[in-house]
Amino acid sequence: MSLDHSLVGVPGEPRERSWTSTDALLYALGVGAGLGDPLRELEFTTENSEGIEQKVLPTYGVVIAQIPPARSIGDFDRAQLVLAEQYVELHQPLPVCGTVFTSSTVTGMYDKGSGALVEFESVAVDPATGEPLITTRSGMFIRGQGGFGGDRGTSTPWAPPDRDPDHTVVECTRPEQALLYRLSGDRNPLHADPRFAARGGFSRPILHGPCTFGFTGRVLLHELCGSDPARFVAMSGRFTAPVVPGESLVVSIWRGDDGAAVFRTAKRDGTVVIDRGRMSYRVPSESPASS
Ligand SMILES: C/C=C/C(=O)SCCNC(=O)CCNC(=O)[C@H](O)C(C)(C)COP(=O)(O)OP(=O)(O)OC[C@H]1O[C@@H](n2cnc3c(N)ncnc32)[C@H](O)[C@@H]1OP(=O)(O)O
Repeated sequence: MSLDHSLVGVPGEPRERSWTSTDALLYALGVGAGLGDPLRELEFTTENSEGIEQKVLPTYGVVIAQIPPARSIGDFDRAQLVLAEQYVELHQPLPVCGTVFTSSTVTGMYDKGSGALVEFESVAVDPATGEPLITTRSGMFIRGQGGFGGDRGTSTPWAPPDRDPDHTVVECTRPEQALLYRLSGDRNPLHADPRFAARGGFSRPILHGPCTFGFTGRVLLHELCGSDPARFVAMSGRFTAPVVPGESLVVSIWRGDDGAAVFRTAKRDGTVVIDRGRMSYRVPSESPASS
């Protein structure tokens, strides 16, 4: 196969993307908000509950800042493409509705042997001020397309802390989860069409990586940020195995110092689906001692 290496480092033209309050609510349902207990996350799932102001889940930033590359990155079977890595950083909390201009750059193309790893960075800015709102980085793995003689990139081992996690939370995805999540914009048939999924070597359509990331991000938001999106700074992880809609996700979190934590997401049988998880968040300052 041929990857178009001339794309590396060349920023794409900014593209406009707008979202509405309804889009944000639909995304929240797509990543499991309200599942199990519809009264628990009303600030993310409703816009008109008495005394509750609508808020936006921080991982919606992944969707808002996602734009297709300006040119094709190469000629290969799209059924072999999987999301391998995701990073999202919010420079400000996401408004309930808005518009951004996003430019995306291919930052690297690596020969990983079993596949090619193509990395992207996107920056979404407020068109009125030019201020950055969201930065994302992602890695796409094109299976079976390594061995083209390119740079292998860096390789760093990872292991979770050698102690019990500080938090363990189980989230259940629904069998139709991917059908709901795709309505937020990612219509890749890998997540819905059994024939397309079979071409990619999967016995069933698999869940969108950003959906698994969003389920995990909700858990991190509630456990580490007191459910306050203004305290969410950045989150990243590496996708290590596919999730089939309907499977449960077990999120393990180890708190570090100064608003840092690491996490891992696994299935109930122990198969890790996101590793190398890192989260940074704002720790509320101590309230002044009363005199
Ligand atoms: C468009 C689609 C969107 C989606 O949402 S798809 C759903 C979400 N994504 C997934 O479900 C993907 C789950 N992950 C996997 O299936 C596998 O995991 C991979 C296919 C990505 C890789 O598996 P393998 O081919 O067996 O790779 P290896 O032999 O373990 O490693 C070969 C080299 O590749 C690096 N690598 C492996 N996984 C990743 C990853 N996820 N992100 C970045 N790099 C990866 C390793 O480190 C090593 O390279 P070094 O020898 O240089 O260290």
